[in-house]
Amino acid sequence: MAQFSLVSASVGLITLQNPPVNALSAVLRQGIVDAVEKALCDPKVKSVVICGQNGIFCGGADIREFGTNMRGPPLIPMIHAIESANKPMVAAIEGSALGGGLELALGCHYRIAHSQARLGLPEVTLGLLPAAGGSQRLPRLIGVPAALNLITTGRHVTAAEALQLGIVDQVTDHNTVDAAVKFSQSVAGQSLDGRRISTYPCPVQPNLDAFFEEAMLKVRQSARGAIAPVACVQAVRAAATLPYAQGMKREKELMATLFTSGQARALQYCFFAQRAVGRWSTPSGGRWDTSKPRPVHTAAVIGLGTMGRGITVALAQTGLSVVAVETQVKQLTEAKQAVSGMLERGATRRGAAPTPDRITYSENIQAVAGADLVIEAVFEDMALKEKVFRQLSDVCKPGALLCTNTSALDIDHLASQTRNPELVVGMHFFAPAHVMKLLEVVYGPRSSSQAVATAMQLGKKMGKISVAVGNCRGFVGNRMLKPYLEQAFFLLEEGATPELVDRALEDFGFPMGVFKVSDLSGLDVGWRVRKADGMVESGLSTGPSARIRQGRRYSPLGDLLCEQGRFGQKTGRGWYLYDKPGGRVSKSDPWLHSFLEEYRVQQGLVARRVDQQEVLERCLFALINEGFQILEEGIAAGPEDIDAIYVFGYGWPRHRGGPMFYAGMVGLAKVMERLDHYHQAHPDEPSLQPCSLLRRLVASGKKLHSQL
Ligand SMILES: CCCCCC/C=C/CC(=O)SCCNC(=O)CCNC(=O)[C@H](O)C(C)(C)COP(=O)(O)OP(=O)(O)OC[C@H]1O[C@@H](n2cnc3c(N)ncnc32)[C@H](O)[C@@H]1OP(=O)(O)O
Repeated sequence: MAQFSLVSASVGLITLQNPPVNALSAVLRQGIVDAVEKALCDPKVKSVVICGQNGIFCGGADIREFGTNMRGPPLIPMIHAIESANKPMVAAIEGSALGGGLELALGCHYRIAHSQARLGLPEVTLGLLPAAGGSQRLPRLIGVPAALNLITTGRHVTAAEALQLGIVDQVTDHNTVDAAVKFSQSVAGQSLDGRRISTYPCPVQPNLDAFFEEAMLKVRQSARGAIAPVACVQAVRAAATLPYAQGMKREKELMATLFTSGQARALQYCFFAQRAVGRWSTPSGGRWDTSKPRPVHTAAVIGLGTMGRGITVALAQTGLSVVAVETQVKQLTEAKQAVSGMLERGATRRGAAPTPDRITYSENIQAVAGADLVIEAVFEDMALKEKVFRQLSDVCKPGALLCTNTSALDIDHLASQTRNPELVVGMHFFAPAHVMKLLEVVYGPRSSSQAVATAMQLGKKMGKISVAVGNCRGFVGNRMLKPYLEQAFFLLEEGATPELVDRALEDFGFPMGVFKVSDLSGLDVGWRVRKADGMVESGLSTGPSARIRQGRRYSPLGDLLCEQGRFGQKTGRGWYLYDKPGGRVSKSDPWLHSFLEEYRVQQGLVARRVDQQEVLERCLFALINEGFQILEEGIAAGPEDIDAIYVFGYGWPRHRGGPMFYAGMVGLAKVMERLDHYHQAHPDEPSLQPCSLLRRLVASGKKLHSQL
């Protein structure tokens, strides 16, 4: 797994061979130890180059080995042996040098990188810290602030940035191994005393205590309960304050607390779940590995409101030709400006040249005639969408894929408006569409597997995490949101405040509680949907029957706020108060608290004390229960699909692995017991009744996730 060869008569070349990413498995580590020993013992070898096969240096430790009984030589002594070598060791970095891969390179005396290479210590994203000396060597090499930034964020840097920071010694556009071999020959025989990073003093950081206090405060705020970023700060502080050997001891202690933590398991699960969703399958037998996507050269977007503009930007950034259609002239003019602005800002952020303008704008739907794929993003109104799909069916060329960005409506019904229902799928983007990572690709009973494959591939090209899901009201994400929101409303009726509910959810790790999100996205959005569903009665009637609609408990609180013109941030008032319409900083609103009190009196409800635990159990377990129902119906192919949707689209804290993984961590029996408990207290709330899949799993003692 690590091949040793002699090149250019005096250079020992060690090639890491563990496809696909040369992860440092036990076998590879043994191979490296053996190859290094061979190189050091061979008198012909004057210098050594370490590289990886297939254009990638090393993707780090083998994550699949974590949680198993790890065998083979440990990384730390292996890297130490490389650093202590008395022959120059040069890392030739192509593709990626990540985690343990970069730590291995930091053990080398020199690092040469290809200009397209990426380097980083992403351990924090897996709930760990760089514990093979990375947290101690990197600050010594590039200074405390830069190392702290890389280690606490896990971000990957380009070769150019790595050169600027001093992580690599040289960047080449040519053959990296050839460059490294030549370089190693040029330094053969020179003293290595100044090249062993572990012997460097850590660059002095002025106002050390204040610097780390501030850093810790920032990290704790953004970590939202994740423990690894905090441990990363502590490890870098050890590098800045302790001799290397003691720093290594501290690194080891900190890693020990992380390595077996539930958060690390959850984050590593997310890593694999993100990749697993690409291997989609549908109940009708469509599969990722047997369905060939159609080529897409030109894509079209219909409707240039907020979503349509974001989708246009996301498509344009992939390099496709885009036809953007908006029938209202004023909206079209505004959209052109907004899209150019977003493209420019995106390019500046990426440090790239602006995407060449390959967008054609039109007021006429006929302009999409040549498109290979069309994404409809008009107002969320079935009659309007039906009309657009009928038009598209007439206008588009044969074989063109027709997609809808609806967030809840029936894909199959839209397909029935067209001549080729097999070419219709949902592409449900999340706002802002050019930023948010998640894409739900929704297949109806008649969607062809080729149509699903095409939408999935386009999503991947746009850099999205695309999840294939079945057709039902709200698909996966929004369908699960409904019982979550419903419980939050019921809790207000029973005595909670928006502040209490939001604090519980934010302490759990969500970036925003449910009421703040509702204010941000606009209370009128849900109001419109509830009106269309016949749930809304204007004004407030009293008595228990006023709060029963369609046979189940219903809270009209959101409707009552909308009737008062309180739509959230856009009107400056919603569940919270804002300093002006469009304001973003929420304040408690005394009016809202009086309103809730009056409402309870009118309805004969007696407020009781609601605690954070009840908020979490009622809101999250109801959402999870819907997830089990979705699995049972085959709307999602597996728990990874649901978890990826929630982590990448709904702010579910990644260190808790997604709702289904979290249910497994809590214990399915406990989730069921609590749901049963709440359902007994609230028999008119069907979302609290454990679904049959959950009951069966608990009865059989089976788990949903093999990792648990
Ligand atoms: C108690 C002390 C113990 C000390 C332990 C020492 C700890 C060291 C810390 C580490 O090194 S942790 C690992 C850090 N590395 C990473 O986080 C990198 C993870 N990988 C990536 O970011 C990407 O895979 C890549 C390397 C940039 C390549 O991206 P690409 O898009 O080309 O391919 P993928 O689809 O992502 O991956 C292909 C395939 O490979 C699997 N894989 C990737 N990296 C690893 C890995 N480090 N270990 C195991 N498997 C890995 C990935 O899962 C894909 O396979 P799948 O079957 O499709 O899931």
